[in-house]
Amino acid sequence: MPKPLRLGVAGVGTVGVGVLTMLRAHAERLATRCGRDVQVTAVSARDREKRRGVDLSPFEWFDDPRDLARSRDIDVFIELIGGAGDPAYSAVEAALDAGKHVVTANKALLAHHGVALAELAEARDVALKFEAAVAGGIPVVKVLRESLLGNEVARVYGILNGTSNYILTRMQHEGRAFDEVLSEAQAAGYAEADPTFDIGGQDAAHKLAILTSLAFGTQISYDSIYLEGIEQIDDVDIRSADRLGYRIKLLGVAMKTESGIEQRVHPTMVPKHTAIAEVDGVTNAITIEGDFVGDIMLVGPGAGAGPTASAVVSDITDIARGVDGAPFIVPASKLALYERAQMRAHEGGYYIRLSVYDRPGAFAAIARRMAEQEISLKSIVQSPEEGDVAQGEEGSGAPVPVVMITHRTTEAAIRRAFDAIEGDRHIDRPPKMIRIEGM
Ligand SMILES: NC(=O)C1=CN([C@@H]2O[C@H](COP(=O)(O)OP(=O)(O)OC[C@H]3O[C@@H](n4cnc5c(N)ncnc54)[C@H](OP(=O)(O)O)[C@@H]3O)[C@@H](O)[C@H]2O)C=CC1
Ligand SMILES: N[C@@H](CCO)C(=O)O
Repeated sequence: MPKPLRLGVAGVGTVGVGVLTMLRAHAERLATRCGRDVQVTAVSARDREKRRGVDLSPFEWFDDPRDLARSRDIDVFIELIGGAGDPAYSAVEAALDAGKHVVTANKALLAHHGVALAELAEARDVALKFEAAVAGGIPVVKVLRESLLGNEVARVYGILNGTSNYILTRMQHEGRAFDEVLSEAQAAGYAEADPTFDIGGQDAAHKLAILTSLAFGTQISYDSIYLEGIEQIDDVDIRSADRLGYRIKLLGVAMKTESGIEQRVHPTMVPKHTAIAEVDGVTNAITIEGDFVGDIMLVGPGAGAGPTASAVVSDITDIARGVDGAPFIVPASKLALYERAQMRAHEGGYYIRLSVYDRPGAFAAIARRMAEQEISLKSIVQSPEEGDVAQGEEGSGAPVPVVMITHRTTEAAIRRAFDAIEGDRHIDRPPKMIRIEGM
């Protein structure tokens, strides 16, 4: 039998413990399938005394993950620390530089340094693998790297953050408060160390940046992503969307347009009858539109110890079996420059919520401003909601909520209409808008 593959695991938190548990539970099965033993030899974390529910005594302990990365006694460095900066960055760099294969679940690191790290991995002829970095247990990286290679991709989109989907669906189905459900997601190990990355959309954007590169063969361009989180979504929007036949999801979307590639992460209304509208809780879903295959939808657990460990271990088995290739499919030097499509050119339908003073001429003025921008309205509902704004007597002048759904228009037209409506002073707060994604 060939020599065992020796692993050094840096980060023994939610995912690290999941990986150690899975490797131990399936040691024999993995040895048979890989044709060699896969053995953890060393670990690193911050606090050596911390109780973790796994026995770390068989492994050499490193206080500094960079020392583990350079250890002569490992073949693969498994980075499960997190964060785009140090020590994760310098440890991965040290491991690659020392000729070790690297497996990481760290999407922040890849979104910011993925191309440079891929260049280093290619130069040292070692693997840099990151299945767990996108959508937890869903094998979407493998699908893009291998199964769909013959296709030209037009759009890739989906629910890429389990925590925010967990929050939105608990708010939707149980009427629960935002903060309460966020605490639950944190307790379950779904959230990032800094949960503002989940609810602010940055975590989904990190994953989208990686997907865009794999789908379109471009350099990673995290800073080009248009970003909005779910912080501003309240129960009034969730109930309005429901009445109008929609669900609200935090989507990441990357698509080819005439002016470049659009990359955006924002709360999105999706029609209730679509499959993605039914994706609840920590589950993620990704649709890839290929020119020959058509639409492929991958659905599965997007976070948590078990699903993420499954993805990490899949990368380990690839290395053990000698399955390899450039990290981003083509050599890093051959990735095309990313051409950014301007968000103002984005086209689609829009949900708009205005808080309008209930006085003569107000609605007519708003309708006129929309018409000036050639925005055609599919529906308009004046619907006072308890707890949203004060409900006035008819025509009293008190603000009332007005919800509109537009037909397809441009972001630029919507922005111009909003500017004009705000200038008219018929509303008591800035307009609220949620994009509707065509399915
Ligand atoms: N949780 C999830 O569901 C998923 C997470 N990921 C990604 O996996 C990675 C790990 O996430 P997760 O397991 O949840 O994170 P945790 O916070 O649970 O674990 C992080 C681990 O890294 C160690 N660590 C942190 N800082 C340092 C440091 N400066 N030096 C040495 N060790 C350090 C911690 O040590 P100690 O325990 O001693 O504090 C801990 O063991 C992240 O990149 C995350 O984005 C990807 C997919 C899903
Ligand atoms: N915090 C992330 C973990 C998985 O990447 C999420 O909630 O999706």
